[in-house]
Amino acid sequence: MSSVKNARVLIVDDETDVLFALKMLLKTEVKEVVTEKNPDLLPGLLERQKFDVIFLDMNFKSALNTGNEGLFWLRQILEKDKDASVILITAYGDVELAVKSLKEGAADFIVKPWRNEKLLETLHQTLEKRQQKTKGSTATTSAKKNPHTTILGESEAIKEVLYKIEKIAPTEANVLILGENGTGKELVARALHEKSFRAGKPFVSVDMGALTDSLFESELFGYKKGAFTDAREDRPGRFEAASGGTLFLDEIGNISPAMQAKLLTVLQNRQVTPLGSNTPIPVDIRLVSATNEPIYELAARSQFRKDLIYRINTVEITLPPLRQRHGDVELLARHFASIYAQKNHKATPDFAPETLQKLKQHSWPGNVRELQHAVERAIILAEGNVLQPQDFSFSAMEVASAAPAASYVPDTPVPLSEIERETIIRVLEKNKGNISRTAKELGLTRTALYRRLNKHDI
Ligand SMILES: Nc1ncnc2c1ncn2[C@@H]1O[C@H](COP(=O)(O)OP(=O)(O)OP(=O)(O)O)[C@@H](O)[C@H]1O
Repeated sequence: MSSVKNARVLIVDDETDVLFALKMLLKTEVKEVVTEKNPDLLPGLLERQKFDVIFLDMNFKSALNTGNEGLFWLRQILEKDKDASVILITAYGDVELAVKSLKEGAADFIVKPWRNEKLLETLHQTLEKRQQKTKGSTATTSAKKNPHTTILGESEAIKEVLYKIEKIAPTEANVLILGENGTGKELVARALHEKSFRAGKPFVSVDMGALTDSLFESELFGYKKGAFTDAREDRPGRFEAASGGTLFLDEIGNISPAMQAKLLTVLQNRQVTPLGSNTPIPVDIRLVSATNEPIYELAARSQFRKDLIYRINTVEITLPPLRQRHGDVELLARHFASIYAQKNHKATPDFAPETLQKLKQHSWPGNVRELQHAVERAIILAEGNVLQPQDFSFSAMEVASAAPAASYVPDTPVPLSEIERETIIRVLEKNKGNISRTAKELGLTRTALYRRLNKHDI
């Protein structure tokens, strides 16, 4: 493929063996391969050279093995070039993190140890997508971005959700989607867009939980060249990027009072003013928001503005946790089994009756996303073509966060350090691995939290 032959590839990994192996593999495939062992040198490197694809390690040994340093560098790269195509190299078991990275804008990921064939296929697909993008097909309808957008479920709760989507989608109503992590809120947001009159226009998703107060305005409202030191060119904000389409504000319950006030003003005035500009731009978006926070409780405690809730919740859709719809577990498990079997070049497996029993009994604190990853793991590891109960082992983190939060007092005292460990795991899981938010919630500094992560080997 000509786009591959002309491609310039950068590989950033602190393992010399990985750099060497990848360079050997790719140097006959692409035009240029540059390798870099030290991620600190990335910004300078990206200033000097443009790359078509960047392979980025998620687990630099020099820092803590939480994967956050990989996410950190991914964000840095995308901040410099929002269209950069980054393929992440993750260790087996880090699939959760890889999926998070995809949400943050990574193009794809490969799992170590990789098969060369699979790696080349990923490279080809990424370059192909990149080429299509630069050819001008910029409408990011979810069907193009994610082929797995069908909302599955036969439970009454899901039927009710589907009914609401059909009714609400063709209107201009602002929709607030409520539900725990992994219950399908983003999927519902995309479905609302696809079934709306705005379907041919962009669907722009913003993770509000990841925005700091200082980034909020530049990210959402955009900026003019020279508005601040790093503003080297005009950049439209997400409101403008979503013009004519749908703006999805995910994790809206996590924003500070200052951000709430700014967002409310924009929604009231229906215009945004980019930083460094005096000219407001009219806003033409359909707003869909989502949160896993108990937003009404936050409002009752004056931590979330009621007037902002009224702006964003013309209609509400609540997604029930998977543990309240065990009837959907088998359907979803079979669906994911078929997808991941195909992805891994295997025949679609069956489920032993005891396996289905085990899956139905699990409490799924991570909801559908946890089930999806559990099935993916099982498919990769399973020996035969019938998935057995032992192919599904739930990690300590899943089990810890599944434990009831009630004040249960055990007969034999639990060591304090064990309680500390479990609390950290639970809060980390709740905040989806976000160190800053976890530290804040636990009343620790980031450094103190990192020390404890190390101490408890989390
Ligand atoms: N009913 C469903 N049918 C098929 N797939 C589903 C369903 N619900 C969720 N999924 C899948 O589960 C994964 C998690 O869903 P999604 O990202 O929409 O959840 P979320 O509630 O937005 O999570 P978070 O709060 O963590 O952002 C996605 O891969 C999604 O496609």
